[in-house]
Amino acid sequence: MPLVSMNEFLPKAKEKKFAVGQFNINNLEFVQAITEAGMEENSPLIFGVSEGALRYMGMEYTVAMAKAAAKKSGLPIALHLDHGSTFEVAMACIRAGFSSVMFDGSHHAYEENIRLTKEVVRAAHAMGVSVEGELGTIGGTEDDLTVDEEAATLAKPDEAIRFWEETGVDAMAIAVGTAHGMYKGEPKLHYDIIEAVASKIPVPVVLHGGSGVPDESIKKAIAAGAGKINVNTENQVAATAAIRAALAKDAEVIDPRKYLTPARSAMVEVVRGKIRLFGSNNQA
Ligand SMILES: O=C(O)C[C@@H](O)[C@H](O)C(=O)COP(=O)(O)O
Ligand SMILES: [Zn+2]
Repeated sequence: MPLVSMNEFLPKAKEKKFAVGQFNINNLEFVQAITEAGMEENSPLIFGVSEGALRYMGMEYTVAMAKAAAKKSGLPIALHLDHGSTFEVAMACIRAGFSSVMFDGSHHAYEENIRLTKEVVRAAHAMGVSVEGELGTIGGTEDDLTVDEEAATLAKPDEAIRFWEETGVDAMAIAVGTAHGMYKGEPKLHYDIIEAVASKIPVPVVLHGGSGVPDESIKKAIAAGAGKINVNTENQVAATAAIRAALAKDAEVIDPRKYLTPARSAMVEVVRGKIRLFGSNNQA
């Protein structure tokens, strides 16, 4: 199957109240692990690619790996730019074969965010590519950018609803109390904000910073209207722990396959668990 737009599966997720996981890819082992878990669980998948990961992997390798995963698995897979910062980077990704993009204008003033997001939506939709927009400031570290969790600002429901009405984005990321990276304490999610927005717009709310959020909180967020949930750090933590253990067990090891195989297996377990928790199993 070719790469697909998120509109192949997000409307169904919204209607049936499950969430599709965006699992960020950082190298081949991430792609393999996420695809393997998706195949085992028969789940739609979103490969998230941050600008930093794109620089690391290279555009051609990124698109080629995602296309190979979609072809091999037969699953509906969207290759999605994560936190795209400019119109230009979004267009470069679309030209190279991405089927979905996020334009993150949350660091701009509200009206400017709407204006810039609208430009991306107009161009992307003309090419059948889905778009995610963002409102509010999500705390923690995303790629190279760190936002103090105290300084993060929650989205205002009336602003989020008007943002959707003006832009027509296919998925609406709003700051509701989650943060990128692992949490120091337990995150306090604002389900009322998710509900207030999701009940008034026809597209799902997106939860960024899905790593380390307790299962019960995830279930409540999905019930309130979260239909796309982003996970990156938990896969990084699991993979790195497996590599550290493999190296500690055998100080002589030099063959990368010897430590990357357990890293990949650890990520399969993480992704399989998230797919089941999000309820996207058997929804491909
Ligand atoms: O940091 C990245 O490279 C990706 C994240 O911003 C992603 O969009 C996300 O929200 C995942 O959050 P995490 O699970 O807390 O890493
Ligand atoms: Zn994010």
